[in-house]
Amino acid sequence: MKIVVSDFVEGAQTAEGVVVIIDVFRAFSVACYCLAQAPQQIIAVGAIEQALELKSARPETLLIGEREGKKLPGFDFGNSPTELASEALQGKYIAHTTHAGTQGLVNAKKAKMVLTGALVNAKATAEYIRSLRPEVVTLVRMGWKAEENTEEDDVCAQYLKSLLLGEPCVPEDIKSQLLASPCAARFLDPEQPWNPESDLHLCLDIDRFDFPVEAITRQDGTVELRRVT
Ligand SMILES: O=C(O)[C@H](CS(=O)(=O)O)OP(=O)(O)O
Repeated sequence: MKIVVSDFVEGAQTAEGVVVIIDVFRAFSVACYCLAQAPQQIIAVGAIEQALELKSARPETLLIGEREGKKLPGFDFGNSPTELASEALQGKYIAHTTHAGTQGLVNAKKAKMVLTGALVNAKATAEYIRSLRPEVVTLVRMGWKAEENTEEDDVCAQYLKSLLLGEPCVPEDIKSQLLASPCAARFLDPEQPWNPESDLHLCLDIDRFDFPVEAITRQDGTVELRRVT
């Protein structure tokens, strides 16, 4: 198995084979917390307007999204697992747009298969990929605003790589490293209430979920997120 690591939207655009679009803080942690509650449908989109169009077409659609980390005007929720983990989402329709994570999903057009990447379901994702025996796996780190590498996405890529290669790795060490890292600072800053500390802990609950998440491109270019069973 050849494992390639790349970055940002450009990395997603050229990514081949089984592609994992990684966004630990917070898009694909949020996606897992939502999917754990069995919503009817989650659609990931790049543009804010597309999310609003989905709501116009189906007014009961819940809108989740951020730019610069902050909840968007007119949206129901920010990109915050804290907000979503306590919501009753069973049977709901959801549209999700974020600054980095969902931009990667909608641009992974060369991929044979696209999966989301987060620490909360990394082991399940790696086990699933191993079962597929792919020739090429591309790990795309979306980072901060899809333009700057971040430690949490780098560490997640490394963790996935170790799991794929069957190398030893200790989730507790990853968690301690990230809790002490500058990447945790925005969740500990009282002047950034849109980044609550509880999000940090929910995103670092490593391997909490036992399902991978597949991103399936629809005809209109939006992407449906589904639990792989
Ligand atoms: O909501 C977040 O924490 C981030 C902010 S940014 O894109 O890195 O500016 O969004 P995400 O797309 O989940 O990385």
